[in-house]
Amino acid sequence: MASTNQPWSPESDPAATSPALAPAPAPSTAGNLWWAALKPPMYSVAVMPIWGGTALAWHLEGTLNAPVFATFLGAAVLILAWLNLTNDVFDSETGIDQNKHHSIVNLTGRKTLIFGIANLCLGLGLVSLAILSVLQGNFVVLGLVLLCCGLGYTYQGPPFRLGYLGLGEPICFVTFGPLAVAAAYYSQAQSWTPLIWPVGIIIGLTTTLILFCSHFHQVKDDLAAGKYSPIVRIGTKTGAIVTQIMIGLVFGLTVLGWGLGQFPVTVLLVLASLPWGIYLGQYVQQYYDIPSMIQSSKFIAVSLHFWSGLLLGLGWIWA
Ligand SMILES: C/C(=C\COP(=O)(O)OP(=O)(O)O)CCC[C@H](C)CCC[C@H](C)CCCC(C)C
Ligand SMILES: O=C(O)C1=CC(=O)c2ccccc2C1=O
Repeated sequence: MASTNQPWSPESDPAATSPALAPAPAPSTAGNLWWAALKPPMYSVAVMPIWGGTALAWHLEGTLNAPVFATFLGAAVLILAWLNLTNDVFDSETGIDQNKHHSIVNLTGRKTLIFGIANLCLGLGLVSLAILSVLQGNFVVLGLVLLCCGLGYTYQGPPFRLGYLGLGEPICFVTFGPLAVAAAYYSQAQSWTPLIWPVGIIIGLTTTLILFCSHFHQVKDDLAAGKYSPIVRIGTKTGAIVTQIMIGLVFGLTVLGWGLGQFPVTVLLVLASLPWGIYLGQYVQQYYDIPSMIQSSKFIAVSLHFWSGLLLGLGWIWA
């Protein structure tokens, strides 16, 4: 993926004179580049749907199968590693990442090795889920996760590269939301509940916010590489409004679920993450047009996703 990645400087950044909401920019040390390449905080996107689906099953079934939960978590993390490593590999082939210093391929110069490690991660993740499916006597979980991986591949891999058409966000919503939550729920309960939908939609929305916000600062490079992300298509100003609508939907759906008697009152715990939602909404409003500032919106979205997801699961378990 493209990235502007010029070093930040007060002279080149109009927001630097009044950074009311701005996190401090980090200097580009080797350690920071590796941190940005491996992106440990991003792995919460793999954890939350498994956590949410498992917490829902725990609430409805009254039991937790800890080995199944641990196996699914490990597999989800391995699959996310595959997704991110292959993202850098495939992006290195289109040239869109040539300015992205924290691309793992640019950092190591070992594309084939990275591709091998990525596929090993995918293989290990899928084999552990296959063993789980054999032990459980059905292949529902493996089938759902295979579907997620297939859709994830179409986002970035040849010949599809659907992310370049702006289809990444819908794919992200469906896979990290309803599909992953359904798989996690089924792995615990071996049955279905309509509650998978609202839980999946809430987690899918916060995960998609991360991807959506990650595209704000890349409009110029994405356009140059022919990548029509949703932000490229609608513009950053409308993008800020769409971000706020998505945040509103996350909290609105939570309150609606409780108001309609579908969610226990404890699920309103999610509202404790509202400050992150307000912060993100204000931040995109203030900085949508300043690439060096708006790139931090992705990390605010990661915090919103983490806290809302954690509290959502706790809300179900507490009930
Ligand atoms: C790799 C992803 C985004 C990075 O995209 P981009 O190229 O714009 O960014 P860079 O600047 O970092 O290059 C995420 C894409 C998500 C994808 C649309 C859907 C993936 C589905 C997963 C395989 C689902 C895994 C579910 C699991 C938890 C069971
Ligand atoms: O590197 C990124 O920008 C992202 C990586 C990633 O795995 C992910 C997963 C789900 C939603 C968004 C993202 C990213 O933005």
